[in-house]
Amino acid sequence: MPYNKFEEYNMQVTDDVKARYKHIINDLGEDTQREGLIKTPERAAKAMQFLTQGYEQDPVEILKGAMFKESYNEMVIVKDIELYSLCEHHILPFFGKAHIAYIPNGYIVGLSKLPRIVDVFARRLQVQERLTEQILDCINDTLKPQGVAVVIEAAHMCMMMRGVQKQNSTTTTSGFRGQFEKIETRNEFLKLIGK
Ligand SMILES: Nc1nc2c(ncn2[C@@H]2O[C@H](COP(=O)(O)OP(=O)(O)OP(=O)(O)O)[C@@H](O)[C@H]2O)c(=O)[nH]1
Ligand SMILES: [Zn+2]
Repeated sequence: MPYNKFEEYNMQVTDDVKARYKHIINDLGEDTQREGLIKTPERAAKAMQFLTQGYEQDPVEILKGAMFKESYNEMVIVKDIELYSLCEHHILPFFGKAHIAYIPNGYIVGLSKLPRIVDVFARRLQVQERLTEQILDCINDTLKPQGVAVVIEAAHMCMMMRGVQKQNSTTTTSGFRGQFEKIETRNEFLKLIGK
């Protein structure tokens, strides 16, 4: 599904989700016929399709599309990759940053592909732990580097706007494979991302 300036949505899905949103808005006590809300079910249906487009994208294909043979075998880090996801328990946003590092093993990957795979996995109903592991495993299994590390720091709206209502807590998750399982390599990475 190409989402760009000329966004294209699946019309059948849009119609189905739109009809359901109309019911939800009604059930919540609003008037779906008032001016400001007339187009809201359709807008919300499109917004939700945008936010869950990751189900239709193939992260392995994205990575494989830009793998280049290179002898460079030091750590490569892309840090502060902003991410927006949806918590699968409340369908409320969680958002923050991902930091990714890998040590090549004959192949490097186009740098932009790392944020792209973050988006593929973030644009689904998620928990932060699984998001971290899916990014980690995808890079590890596809690029087969000497090591890979992923750290995600995020704030969860379901803990801020409702529930425990804690405005300043952030959640950090991490995963390490290969060389990053060694404490010195892991520490070098954490130092370089300022942790
Ligand atoms: N581990 C984990 N938990 C999450 C994530 N996003 C939301 N949650 C938690 O999912 C849990 C769901 O717990 P429940 O007790 O079933 O739901 P709830 O009654 O709405 O819980 P409260 O949020 O405490 O009001 C909550 O503790 C949320 O904080 C996530 O990414 N990872
Ligand atoms: Zn939640």
